[in-house]
Amino acid sequence: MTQSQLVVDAAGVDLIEGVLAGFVAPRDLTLHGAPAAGAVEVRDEENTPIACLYLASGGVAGVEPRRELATMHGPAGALSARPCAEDLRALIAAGGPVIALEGFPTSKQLDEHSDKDALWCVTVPRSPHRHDHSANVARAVHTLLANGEIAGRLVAIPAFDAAGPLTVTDGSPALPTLLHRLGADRVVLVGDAFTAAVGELAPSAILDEFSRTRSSAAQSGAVVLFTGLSGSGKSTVAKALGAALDEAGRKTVVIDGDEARQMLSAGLGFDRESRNLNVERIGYVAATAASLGAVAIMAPIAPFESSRAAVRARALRAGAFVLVHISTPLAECERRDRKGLYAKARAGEIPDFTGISSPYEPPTDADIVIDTSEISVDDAVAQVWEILSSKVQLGPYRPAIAQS
Ligand SMILES: Nc1ncnc2c1ncn2[C@@H]1O[C@H](COP(=O)(O)OS(=O)(=O)O)[C@@H](OP(=O)(O)O)[C@H]1O
Ligand SMILES: Nc1ncnc2c1ncn2[C@@H]1O[C@H](COP(=O)(O)OP(=O)(O)O)[C@@H](O)[C@H]1O
Repeated sequence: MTQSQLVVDAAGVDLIEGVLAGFVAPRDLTLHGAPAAGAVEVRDEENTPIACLYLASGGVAGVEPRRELATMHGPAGALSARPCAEDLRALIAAGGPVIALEGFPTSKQLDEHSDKDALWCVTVPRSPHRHDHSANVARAVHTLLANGEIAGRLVAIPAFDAAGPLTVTDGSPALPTLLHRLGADRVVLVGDAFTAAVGELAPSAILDEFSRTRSSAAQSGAVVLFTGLSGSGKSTVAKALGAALDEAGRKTVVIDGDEARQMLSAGLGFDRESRNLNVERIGYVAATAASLGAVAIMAPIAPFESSRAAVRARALRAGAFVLVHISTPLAECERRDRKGLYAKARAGEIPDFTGISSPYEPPTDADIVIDTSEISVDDAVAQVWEILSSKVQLGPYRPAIAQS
């Protein structure tokens, strides 16, 4: 039997934990780029073997642990799926009400469900920076329990939201699904109508956490991925957007395709595999910056759907994501030919040149499509700003001084 290896990030480790704990079925896993059958050894980022996955008929048939997995580090404190599942099974079997907190509860809901045997359950994501308020919900309910304002127990359950090579096929399972899998037949959903019920909020712990959520949303980061042919205008618009964001007081970084190739991706070529690696590397840096609250703008050609999807998945774990397709037609890019590369590519001096001798897969999932042969740089920036401001908090667009 062949045995290949796969390295997963911390969220991937959590997912393996989730399978071993019974929250996630092995068949619900998708292992990207894996062989159809055989065994795959899964390692963590420190290269320690953590589990072995057995594959059959293109799916995961079984998971065997290799060692005690690392403790999870959710914002609500150390949290590990297997001990959590053990506790939860026993608590559920004891028969108290099981309450799935899907958002901030109202006073009425708190009163209604307060019970000494109540289990207040909430999923806690690995990254505290993503757009998810559940860590704040957990903190608020924890405070109310600690102050004796409500009765019961708080159970924090990890959110299985890995986005790397190992994922849950249909996306992160919902909290009620996780609770059903551990034996809860009847789950009360609470907090899903939060916005409509703002007026009913009374406990100060809830209000404190709500305002904290609002201010952390203001600082949440984003990745903006510009994709398009060489000479389409990606760098020009990306840099102008960066300048406008700087002036609006936003922490911003612009990672241009050409620049990344000088250092981050030095030595890589332009075959499909190298381009994908290049784009994913830039995406990794951008997502890291976004996780710290910055708006990270990247502007590689990114001609292939697969690496754009990988960047999107990683970015969404850190904050918001915007895909901008700079669709300027090839004829116009070639007319501009700022660097004389199209002429060389036409003359056969540059192999694998995008649009000439290497394909560009136009995105079907772009948030916005901009043809710079039809609109000005300022208008292009204003359009991207509008989309971005629907995802992270920004003021109104004002062209940067350098641009006006
Ligand atoms: N074969 C080939 N195809 C396309 N582009 C080429 C090639 N060789 C060199 N260049 C120059 O490299 C820049 C594109 O690099 P990227 O890192 O953005 O490309 S990719 O995303 O990895 O496909 C691109 O820069 P931009 O013009 O800024 O897009 C070109 O200047
Ligand atoms: N509306 C526009 N938006 C962006 N670039 C434009 C526009 N009109 C003309 N250009 C020119 O097109 C060229 C685009 O180059 P660049 O931004 O480096 O493209 P890319 O990064 O996609 O290779 C620049 O010389 C820029 O001045």
